Amino acid sequence: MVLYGTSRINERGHLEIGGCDVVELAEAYGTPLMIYDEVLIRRQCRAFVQAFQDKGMKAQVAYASKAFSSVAMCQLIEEEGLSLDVVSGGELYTALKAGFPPERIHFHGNNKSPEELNMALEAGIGCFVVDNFTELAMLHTLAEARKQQVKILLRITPGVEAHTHDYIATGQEDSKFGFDLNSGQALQALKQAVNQPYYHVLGLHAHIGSQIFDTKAFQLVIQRLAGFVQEAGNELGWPLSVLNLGGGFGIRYTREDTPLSPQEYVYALCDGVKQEWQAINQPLPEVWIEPGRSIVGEAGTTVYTIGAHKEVPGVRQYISVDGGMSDNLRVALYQAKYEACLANRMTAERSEVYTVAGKLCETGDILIWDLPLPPVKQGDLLAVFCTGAYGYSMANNYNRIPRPAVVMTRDSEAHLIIQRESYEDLLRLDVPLVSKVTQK
Ligand SMILES: Cc1ncc(COP(=O)(O)O)c(C=O)c1O
Ligand SMILES: N[C@@H](CCCC[NH3+])C(=O)O
Repeated sequence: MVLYGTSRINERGHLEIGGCDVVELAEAYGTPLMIYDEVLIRRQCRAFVQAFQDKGMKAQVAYASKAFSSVAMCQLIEEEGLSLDVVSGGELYTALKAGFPPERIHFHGNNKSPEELNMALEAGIGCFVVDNFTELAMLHTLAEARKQQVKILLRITPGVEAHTHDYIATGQEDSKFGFDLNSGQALQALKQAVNQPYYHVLGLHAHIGSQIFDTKAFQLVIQRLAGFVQEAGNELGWPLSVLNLGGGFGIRYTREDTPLSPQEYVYALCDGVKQEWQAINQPLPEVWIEPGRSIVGEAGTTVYTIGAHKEVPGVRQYISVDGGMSDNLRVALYQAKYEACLANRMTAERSEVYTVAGKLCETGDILIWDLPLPPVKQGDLLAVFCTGAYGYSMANNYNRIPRPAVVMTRDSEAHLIIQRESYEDLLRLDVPLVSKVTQK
């Protein structure tokens, strides 16, 4: 079994994260419970920043808050000195309420509304990543009405296919994101943008997908963008000061996954940019990245209480837990794979094989197929590792299941950072029926 960050097995044979006994956390906060290892999150932030420093490269590391956004998380990112990438008014609002410095916020998204753009203009955010021609025209009109200069990056679709699940690949030509490079859209957008008086075009952005294990696709993107910069430079005499290469760095969900370290990803990006920019004889741009999953993914663990057991004779044994696709949609959506253990009996021999089902009313609500575990009893605690990215952030209330509580642990202390949703919370927005049926 892979133990991440500060996790260990303590003297009682229990899983411990950040010095806190997970069994005690489950008693104190209930289950399902999400536990974040604060030390591991900070370690990842620092590793990315340090790697750019090692290479002497001007850089910005922006945490992609879509992976997990909350007030406390934004505050931690601010303390670590990173920038923040948001993709909606809601993520922006969370960051602003957390006191995150607006000038370090980058705004993404393929369909930002006028209200969202105005909110970001009003806040004075650092940069907009403009995704399409509709936004290019609309943002400028809004900026002009406010007589406000805005910094932008253009999101480019480089035509590079990342080796990952189809639903999380974004760099291919047929994508809803960005200005396509091959068809000439990107050049057309750039020409338009540099001629708009309220735009300051900082540079280009490309994000090819998520959970990527090697650097080949990134190298190809850098090459394509260098070619574009040369072409655009010749035509427009346009200096590029920022090259944002997105996020997408992989993590180890299971033993089969073999991601690189933050350092290895960053070194490869820096070397690639240096080499390609030398070849086109242009001054080096700042390199920006936007990791999400690789900052929070391995730091998150979800703890469930095991309930029902069912055997399909000769086929499999199901055990059901008190959450499921309401707190982790990734298995149903991407056939994602996870590893797990019994947090209250870490050293017991794993002599059985179970399929872990959620409690939602869907056949596809399975969290893990064929998981070796010790013989389980009702009330045992199942800890699923590596749920820190796109778990809580994609949580939902299907079957009116309240979303879990979230704690962060460090130095043997746990801090609640998101309260468990209550049934009252579920009804907060409901409005009773105004009946038109007359009583007989
Ligand atoms: C534009 C953009 N930047 C950054 C990210 C973060 O990706 P990851 O969490 O894989 O690092 C994403 C998500 O894939 C994205 O779409
Ligand atoms: N939510 C996805 C990744 C999408 C990233 C956003 N572009 C996941 O869980 O893997």
